[in-house]
Amino acid sequence: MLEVSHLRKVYGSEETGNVAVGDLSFVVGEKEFVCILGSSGCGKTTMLRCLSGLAPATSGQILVEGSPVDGPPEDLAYVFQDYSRSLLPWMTVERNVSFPLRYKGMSKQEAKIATADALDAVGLGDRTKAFPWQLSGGMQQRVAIARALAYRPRVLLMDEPFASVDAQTRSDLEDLLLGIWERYAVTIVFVTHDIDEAVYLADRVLVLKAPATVTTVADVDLPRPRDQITTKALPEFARLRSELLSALRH
Ligand SMILES: Nc1ncnc2c1ncn2[C@@H]1O[C@H](COP(=O)(O)OP(=O)(O)OP(=O)(O)O)[C@@H](O)[C@H]1O
Repeated sequence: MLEVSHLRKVYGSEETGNVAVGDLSFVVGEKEFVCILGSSGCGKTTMLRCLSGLAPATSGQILVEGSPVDGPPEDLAYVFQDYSRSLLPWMTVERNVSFPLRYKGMSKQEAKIATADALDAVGLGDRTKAFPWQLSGGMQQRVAIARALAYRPRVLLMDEPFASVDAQTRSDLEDLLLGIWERYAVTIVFVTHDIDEAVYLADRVLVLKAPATVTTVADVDLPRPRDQITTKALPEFARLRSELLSALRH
């Protein structure tokens, strides 16, 4: 589904520039949920920008379903950390979700159905006429997720999407995302700083060190469906958490 081989990204020239991604290779399978952990500044956002075609790679190759990425791929959507900057304040919730769909070539009717379906999936079917600034932070991030879902992506890239909300909202959003992932059968690459979040959500966790290179790969074999209380109480959860903590510290 998604293949990254020897990705390298230097901001500026190779000799004097800033190496953000060193040598990154990994494969994400269809419908897999992969979380990426790494210290601040190790190149996670830059990696996502290259995967999404928003930034050109300096060298290496990225394939989405076998096709090289040389611009934003059709079947890919991106959810940013900062929902307050990704939603347009002068558009209603409904318009924020529906406006990118015409660029995908959906008819008005198809866009209407996809928008209503995505807003229902994130539990905001009754707030379609509200403006983003009338909603809480967690609700605004749900609108951003709905916008990505309505686009019917095969691959969803998420950059610390729950970092700016409180702990209770964050765990609610994690569970919402797991439900959506199962329902929409989408492939997810999710960047986070939070080890517990990575283990709770993922099929597999990759740990990066600067400049972005994979140092550790942990398979997460915790049973699904997962639950915030019982999954996190499992001995395997604690084992994975300490394995990843020590990988990050090294
Ligand atoms: N547009 C840019 N021009 C030059 N250097 C950049 C640019 N964007 C990022 N960098 C540099 O690339 C490196 C990786 O940054 P990036 O934002 O990808 O890291 P990150 O792991 O996502 O960080 P964080 O976890 O703090 O968000 C950093 O040294 C950063 O200063």
